[in-house]
Amino acid sequence: MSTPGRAGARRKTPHVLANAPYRRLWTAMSVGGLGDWLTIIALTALAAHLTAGSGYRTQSLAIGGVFAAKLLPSILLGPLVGALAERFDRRATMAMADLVRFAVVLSIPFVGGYQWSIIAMLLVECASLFWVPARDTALAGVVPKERLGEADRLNLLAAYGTAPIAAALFTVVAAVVGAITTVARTASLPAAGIALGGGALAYLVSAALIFTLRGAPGDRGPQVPPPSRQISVFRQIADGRRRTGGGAAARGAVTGMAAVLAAGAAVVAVAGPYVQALHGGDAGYGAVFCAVFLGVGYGMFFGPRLLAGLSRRRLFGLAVVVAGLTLAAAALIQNLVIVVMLAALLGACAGVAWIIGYQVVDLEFGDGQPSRTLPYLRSLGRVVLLVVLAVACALAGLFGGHPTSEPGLGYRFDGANLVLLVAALLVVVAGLRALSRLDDRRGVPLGADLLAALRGEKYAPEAAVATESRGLFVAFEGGEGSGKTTQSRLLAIWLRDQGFDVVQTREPGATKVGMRLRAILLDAAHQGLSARSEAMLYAADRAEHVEKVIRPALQRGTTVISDRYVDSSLAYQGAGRSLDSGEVVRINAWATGGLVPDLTVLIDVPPSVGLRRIASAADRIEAEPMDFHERVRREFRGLAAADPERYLVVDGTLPQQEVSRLIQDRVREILPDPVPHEAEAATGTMPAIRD
Ligand SMILES: Nc1ncnc2c1ncn2[C@@H]1O[C@H](COP(=O)(O)OP(=O)(O)OP(=O)(O)O)[C@@H](O)[C@H]1O
Ligand SMILES: Cc1cn([C@H]2C[C@H](O)[C@@H](COP(=O)(O)O)O2)c(=O)[nH]c1=O
Repeated sequence: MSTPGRAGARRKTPHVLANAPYRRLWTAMSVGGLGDWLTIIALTALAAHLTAGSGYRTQSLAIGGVFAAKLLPSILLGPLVGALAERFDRRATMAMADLVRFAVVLSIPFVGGYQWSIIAMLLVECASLFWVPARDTALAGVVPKERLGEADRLNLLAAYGTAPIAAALFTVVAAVVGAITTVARTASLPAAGIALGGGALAYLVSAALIFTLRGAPGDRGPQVPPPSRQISVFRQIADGRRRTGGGAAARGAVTGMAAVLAAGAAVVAVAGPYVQALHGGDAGYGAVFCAVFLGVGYGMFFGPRLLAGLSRRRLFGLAVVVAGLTLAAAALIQNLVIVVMLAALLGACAGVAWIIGYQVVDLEFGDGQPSRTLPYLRSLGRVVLLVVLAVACALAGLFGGHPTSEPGLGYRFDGANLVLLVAALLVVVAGLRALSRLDDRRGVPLGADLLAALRGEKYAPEAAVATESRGLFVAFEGGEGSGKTTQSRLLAIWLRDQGFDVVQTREPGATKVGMRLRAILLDAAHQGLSARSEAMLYAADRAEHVEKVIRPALQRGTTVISDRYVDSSLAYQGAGRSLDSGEVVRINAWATGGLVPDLTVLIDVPPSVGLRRIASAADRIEAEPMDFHERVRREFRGLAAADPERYLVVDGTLPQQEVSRLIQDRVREILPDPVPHEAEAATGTMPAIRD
């Protein structure tokens, strides 16, 4: 949302990492994160080594056991330990947890046996359960409340950004060990042992950093609100589902996000045996792991900028579908280099899908608080990971390995390949569903839209280009009382002052027929009107409006400003009345002949504020309950977020002049021949046309 600029008036706030205690804590988190990733990569590789002689099934199950041991404790014991950890000195808790993790990880190469690998993973995770809530409390003590969001993002970087680094380290160690083993003709040294040493060392360094942390209160106070981690994973998920209100967009986004996560988990689950079948060794395993996470980072960073001409929701669906196809290719093309590249592509698709999906879900939450969306998605992610890793390893083990009679020759199809193919199928289905549920450009063919975006353009239906290329079309949208009528009038006055020919119009009711339709639609007496007839009556008013008023004006080169247009139907009839948004898009595309505004100004206000501003008696739609208006608002915001280039979102709670200024700044950018800002004062000279 646009907010007033105060460039120059504000002093630059120092980066949150300039805060020394937080910097130290963040360094400890990063080093600990590195230890976590080194440990899981090394332990799964070790489990594969220790069971190499016991058959494909045992090997797959042992790897699955390590993954399950990593995920189960936080799902089952998270809230319990979270509450317990509150009672202890947070600095001592973190340092002690680090020391326990150090000792356990160090013991693994000495004790040996895959059973101990699994138990050790469990112990390490239990220790981490104490570390995390103590860290959350310490964070609240060292970072001011208003900077916690910024710190949260950096914390995510420490937790997940260290994954590709750990995988790259593991790959290098494995490659060097492999080279030494070949040259010196010694017995194979497992790289996993060295990596575990690295993991243990990382925990020790983290303990030292925490121990010497100054500035964070060491006792149990001050009391902070209970961290979301103290709520069970299942409650977080149920709460998240309730909050997103079962909306089609949120469901499509969550399914797509879960699908790409499952795709990544399927690859990681079977990477060990698969890479071994391709004779890739530990280095190959590390490379696949590293490729997936590098891809995710790339996708998250570049996703928002990718194919700027394509709607973000369409990009989301496409990313999920491509992830599925990539998975299928990885299952069938049995070449290690290609598999690594496909793993990177899969990761990138997952990154793109998560960054866009997060925004969609966040909008459905409607309060713009990452502190609510993140725990929901994190909990959901954990459960999906656990289920997929467990099922994938079990399925791979059950199907087993089917080596060819001549090792290295012929086509081999093992449990790993089956898992990847099954997962591919499910992910493609989820992607297609996401494409259909989230589509915000129905009526515009996906292929043409994508091709235009690849050429760096935005696809516009030919009819629209031919007829609307002269006048500028601006639509105002927003909930009740947001200020659309006020602002569309002020914009018309401003444009006329600058010499533009302007038609200011509105929906419903800008034509003779439209006035009658408006009376039917808004008269509180017509309470029983069905949602479908309502949608069609609005579309009929719009068809009349476009044909009799808007299109002729645009063809004359006149600027058209409309108070409401198609988005109102998507928001009120689609989201508000829960009609299928695709159908609402289709009837409106037909009614308008595909005419899309050059700019849509969304004036965003909470419904409670807008409804309070309305002095007259509530009409049929204004009288709807608050959750109806909340859904309407969410949909408007979602539409704007999906196509930021064509929307201006303005905070309608700002003073009227401020709102006008923001609108004028944006409209000036798209005017064919704007009056320069500096010369504007001299143009406002025609009071006669002010109304
Ligand atoms: N930025 C603002 N701050 C406070 N009040 C405002 C602001 N903008 C408009 N208003 C007032 O709010 C009321 C509703 O404004 P307006 O009619 O422009 O809203 P609207 O979005 O067109 O409403 P509706 O959806 O009911 O047609 C008016 O009394 C107007 O003066
Ligand atoms: C165009 C359009 C409008 N509505 C609703 C939204 C409002 O409640 C009224 C119009 O009243 P206003 O005071 O002129 O803003 O109609 C809708 O539900 N669907 C639409 O397409």
